[in-house]
Amino acid sequence: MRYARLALQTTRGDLMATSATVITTQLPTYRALLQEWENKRAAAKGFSVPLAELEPLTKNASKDVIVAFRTRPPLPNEAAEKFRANPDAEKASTEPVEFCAGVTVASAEPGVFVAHVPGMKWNGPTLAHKTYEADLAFGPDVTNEEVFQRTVVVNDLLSLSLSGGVACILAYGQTGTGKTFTMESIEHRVARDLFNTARTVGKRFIQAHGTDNTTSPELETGDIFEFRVTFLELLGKHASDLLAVTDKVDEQGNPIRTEVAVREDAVGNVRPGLISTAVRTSEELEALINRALSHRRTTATLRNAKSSRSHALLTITIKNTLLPYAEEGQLILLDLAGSERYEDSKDHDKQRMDEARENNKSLMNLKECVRAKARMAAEQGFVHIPWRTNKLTMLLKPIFDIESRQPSKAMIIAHVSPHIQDTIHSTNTLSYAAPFLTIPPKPRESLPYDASDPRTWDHDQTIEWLTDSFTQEAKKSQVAEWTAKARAAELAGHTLDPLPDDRDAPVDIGVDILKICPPGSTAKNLGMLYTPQFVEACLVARTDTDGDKPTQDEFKRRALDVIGNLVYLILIAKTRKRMEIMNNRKKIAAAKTLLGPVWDETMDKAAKAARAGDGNRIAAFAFARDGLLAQYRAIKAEQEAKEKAKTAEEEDA
Ligand SMILES: Nc1ncnc2c1ncn2[C@@H]1O[C@H](COP(=O)(O)OP(=O)(O)OP(=O)(O)O)[C@@H](O)[C@H]1O
Repeated sequence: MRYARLALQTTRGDLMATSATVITTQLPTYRALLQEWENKRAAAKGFSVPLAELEPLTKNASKDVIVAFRTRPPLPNEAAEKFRANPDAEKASTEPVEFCAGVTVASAEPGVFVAHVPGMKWNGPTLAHKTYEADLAFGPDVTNEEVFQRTVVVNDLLSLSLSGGVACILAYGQTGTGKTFTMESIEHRVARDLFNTARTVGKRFIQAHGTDNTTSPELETGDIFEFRVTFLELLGKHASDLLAVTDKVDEQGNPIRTEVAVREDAVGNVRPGLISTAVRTSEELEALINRALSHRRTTATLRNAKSSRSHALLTITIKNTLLPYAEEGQLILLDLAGSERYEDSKDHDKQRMDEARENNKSLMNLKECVRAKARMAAEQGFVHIPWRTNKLTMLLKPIFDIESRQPSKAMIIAHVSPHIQDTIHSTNTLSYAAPFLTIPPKPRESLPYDASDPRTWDHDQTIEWLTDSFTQEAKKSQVAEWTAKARAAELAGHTLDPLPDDRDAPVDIGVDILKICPPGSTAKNLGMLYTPQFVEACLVARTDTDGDKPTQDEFKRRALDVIGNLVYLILIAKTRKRMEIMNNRKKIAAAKTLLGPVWDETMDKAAKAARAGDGNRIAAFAFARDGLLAQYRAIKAEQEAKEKAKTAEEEDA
């Protein structure tokens, strides 16, 4: 039976051959093939947790990159418009124009999208079915509210940015698939929730800090955060400020905006000179978003009458006024330009084609960076992230820079069209985002103790380091206090007795270290806390509950110094490890080339032996590798000695 034949493997050649014209004229056949596939399909399960029972931070808590797929319902008359856009098809068919699905999805977590790929073989149309997995799958009936709850709320992204972290949501997909629909809704929902969440977090923070809140009404209401907003548009290579007012327009009536430079400054920050507006309420943020969105440059393309050809980056920077030294949190909402194919942009003018080319370059680079970030979190190793290659990824430095000490999470929502005519785009989009899906890291065996690497310290070693650090801080305060008194005394014509130089004298550190680092906790766990969380833990662990000696501010400074030093040590250790890995990789590559098949044979043997026995696999591999590297060094030394002898002989001759 002709309809029963399904093409299991569809090559790119097949796809290209199956033009929109062919698909449209063969719709009844494709619909029948699809029906046949649906009849055989097992019933799909939906979300395991209903919307009303969702709680923050469940499954994806340990993931740095979360992938979601979304498709929208077909729009009224859209199928007919797609058909009409294709005059050949219109002539060739007498069928009424009806929608035919290009993707099938059961909304779930984790979820699966099946793309139906139409093809054409010598004996008729074929339909292949490609499966793509994501952390979250949203079908056409899922509302924007549910998307917000299952992405932003469940992953606690607002709290992350209120705690000094960086949360980033990116909408990716073909033009007209619903990116702006999703992002604008998220932007407005963020505007609605951010200030309430901030007040709740603020009140909790004040409670933990025991701040005297009678002095300031802001503190009473939990208003301890300052919010600033910027809105940048990246069109091709050109960045501009969506909040800057301009009355100049080009020939097509598009506003001409002053270009904003995107580059790293002397200290490594990427801070384009944008207008940064302070906002204090949902209404102010809402108004600002509306203003910027109305400025967003939009021009008609083949696909969507109001298509946006630019990336739009809304950044909300959040400062905790009670912790002026801590990093500022960031919430980045990025509506990416439509991922147009060359075929779709070639009817445009040169400027538009250049923009499309530039957009594609930036999207490819973004893919490399997100993939590397996802791999790094999953493998807990070192992976190079090429974020400096492109303006778009430079703007996302806080989430890609591995030397940044801010925790970060990226949520990518990939959008696909529901129509079979767009399947080629949909498979591009789904295969762009699917590799970001990683399995959360497995707990690893603990590393051997290294005094300079806090990640290797056990509980006792961490307690010892914390006690020592707080003691140093207390002594620093004593010296500072004495210096201030000595200066005052000098002004008054006295001389103060020198501070006794007793380095080992006990000092009251004013904090119960075991409360900061309870049994089971180690320096590695503390290093993963956000700075405000660590300070909060220290304040809870204060032994001087009146908080007058040292003062609250002085105590917070000490806590900040301690966590700063700990994170610095971790950063240095990571950098050292990275250099070691890079050097080792180079050495291993050279050894592999020199030893040829011996390398693989020896490593295979080690793997088999490790599988057969119950020894430590990593140690067995390391042992085999070190043996091979020793062989490599011996051969190299022998080669060098021979070379030297030969040169000496030649010189003698
Ligand atoms: N989930 C949805 N439910 C109903 N309508 C939707 C949905 N998603 C998108 N739409 C509608 O589809 C159309 C295209 O959506 P949108 O403009 O958001 O696409 P886009 O991907 O941002 O396109 P572009 O890249 O061209 O900006 C709009 O009319 C929008 O209202």
